[in-house]
Amino acid sequence: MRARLKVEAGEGSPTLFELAPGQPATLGRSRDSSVVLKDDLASRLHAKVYYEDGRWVVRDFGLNGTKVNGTKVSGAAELNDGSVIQIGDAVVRFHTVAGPAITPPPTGPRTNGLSHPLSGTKTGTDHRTPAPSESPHATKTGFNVDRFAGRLTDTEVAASQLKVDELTALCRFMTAAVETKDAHELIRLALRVIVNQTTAKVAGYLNLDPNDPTPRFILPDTAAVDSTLSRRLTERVRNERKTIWLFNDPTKGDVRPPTESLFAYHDALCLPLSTKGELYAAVHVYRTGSAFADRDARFIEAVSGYLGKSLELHRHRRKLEAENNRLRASVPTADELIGDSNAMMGLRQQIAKAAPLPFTVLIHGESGSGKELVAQALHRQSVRTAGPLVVVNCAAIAPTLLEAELFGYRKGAFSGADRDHPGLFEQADEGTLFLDEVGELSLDCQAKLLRVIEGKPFRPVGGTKDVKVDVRVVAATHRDLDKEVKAAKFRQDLLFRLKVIPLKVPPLREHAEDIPELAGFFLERLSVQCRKTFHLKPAAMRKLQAYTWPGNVRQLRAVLESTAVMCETDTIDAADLAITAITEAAPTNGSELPNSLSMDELETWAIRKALKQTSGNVSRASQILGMSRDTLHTKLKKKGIARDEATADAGDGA
Ligand SMILES: Nc1ncnc2c1ncn2[C@@H]1O[C@H](COP(=O)(O)OP(=O)(O)OP(=O)(O)O)[C@@H](O)[C@H]1O
Repeated sequence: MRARLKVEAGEGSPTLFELAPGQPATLGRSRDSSVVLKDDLASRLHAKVYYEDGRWVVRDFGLNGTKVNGTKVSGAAELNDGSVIQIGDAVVRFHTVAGPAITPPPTGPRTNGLSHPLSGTKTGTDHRTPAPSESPHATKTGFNVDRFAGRLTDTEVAASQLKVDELTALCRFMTAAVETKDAHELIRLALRVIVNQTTAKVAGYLNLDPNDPTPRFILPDTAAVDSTLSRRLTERVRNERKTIWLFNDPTKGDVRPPTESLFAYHDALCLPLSTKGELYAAVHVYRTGSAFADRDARFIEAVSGYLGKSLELHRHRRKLEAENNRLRASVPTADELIGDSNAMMGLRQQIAKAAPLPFTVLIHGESGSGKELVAQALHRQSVRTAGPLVVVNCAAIAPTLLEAELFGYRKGAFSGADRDHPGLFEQADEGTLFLDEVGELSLDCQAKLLRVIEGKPFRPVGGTKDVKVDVRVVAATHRDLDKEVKAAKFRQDLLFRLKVIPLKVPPLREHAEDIPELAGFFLERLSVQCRKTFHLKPAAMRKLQAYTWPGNVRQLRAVLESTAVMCETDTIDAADLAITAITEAAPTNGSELPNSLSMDELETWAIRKALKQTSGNVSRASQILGMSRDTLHTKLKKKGIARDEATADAGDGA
């Protein structure tokens, strides 16, 4: 049922206004009114004309009243063809118009998940499925076939689907939401997008979680939250846990009479935000002038939905960060050498002497004995402590790549070099470069390294200019480099340069008195990580101290870690310690080894033994040996040990 309003006297614009069910018209002084009346006796929102229960009605909201056909309206009055509405000096005539409505009202079951406000028994006329005679899609010969079949017509699809600019706005919001670190900023962003895209008058975010200190937000900033957002709508969302779409008539159903906060608006949407079934906020969006279109509602729902998910992620991230900080604060870090034995005290004194000096240091010690910790201590106690400490394991980088890694390369130096790459020396400028396993360097690389250590510039691979850096080199090895020099595998001049200050890190078996302190330290750390409190029984401690630890402190740590993981209780007994197998296989004291074995040969022996015991399983063997899988693989390659060969070879000799 179409109709129109015509301004016949007084100042009102537009002078002709088309009405359609589902699209109410407002009359008043506000510039947002459908018909703006320039009359001093007119209120901002003075009256509203709408279609309800098969008839057109005018409702009076004005301070100075509204007349219909000369009679003052009390509440609302029905309008018939030719009725005259009088507001102040303005005269507006109401006409019904034959034919279908210009804009179809929302009809049929909605698929967008939005509920309508009057979900009780009193369903609003605007939302019901129209009687066939009212259907805007009825044709002279019958009903539109698509509608009859329950499908949406093109017009309806066009009215409800998001269009390109809405989708673009949605995508922009999603992108910005991902980048926004601040939850409050995210909320403001969502409200801004909603207001801009749907020309809503007000958009607000109301926090409903008493445990969350997030304040309320409302756009535009000039509005006051408490006075503007409808408490009644919030309550309905809280109770019904679904979107409430007030859809153009605040006087219907259980919101009658209209709440003050909604008085000035033509339509309102209120959407719940919840996580795991718990409601934590409501988004309010109000509009003047006309009701929200289906598309607007969909858009608001999409933005609110994404806002809800993003806020959930923000909360989750904050929780993780807090947990991370807690763990960081409580986990003891092994950046200090632990142990008060004479051997460790002596080592600490040497570090303190060597650290402030500008000379190169060569640290010698078995694998896992703590050489990297010594290098860290040297850097920390040096004048370069504010500069970088760059660590490189020379054994872990393929010899062909080592030069490029150490000295860098320039774009185009080789295929795949698509940009300049600063080498580790450049990265360590004004700091310390720790070259672990320096004995593994190729002779070529040794020559280049010598030049840099002598203070000469070097040239990156494929470069045309030399680079000079200010780097202190600290090197480490488990090899006997004097022997390597004799075997022509290591340059003597480089060795002289490296061991200006030689430091020796003792193997764990030489400072076994530190085992209780070390074990206590590692168990304390494990207790925090596993949220248990681990203890060692005296028998377990005796077993740890009796063992020879070929993998040194690293192995001690690995054994305690795997024991803690496997242990059913938090009290560790001797039988729980996963060192039985190696204890049986390994020498229990030095005398069981042939006197002629060098450290390198001892290592080879231990690797073969571990592989044999684990039937060639590198992961388990590396655990027994207290070294990483990668390191064990590198060592196997270097020593030319095949896994199956070690398995087959039962011999204990090197
Ligand atoms: N004295 C110590 N106090 C505390 N932790 C130690 C000590 N010595 C070694 N560790 C720990 O043992 C592990 C191995 O130490 P590190 O990497 O320094 O040994 P490494 O001699 O450099 O071994 P590799 O030669 O195989 O690289 C690390 O987890 C380290 O924190």
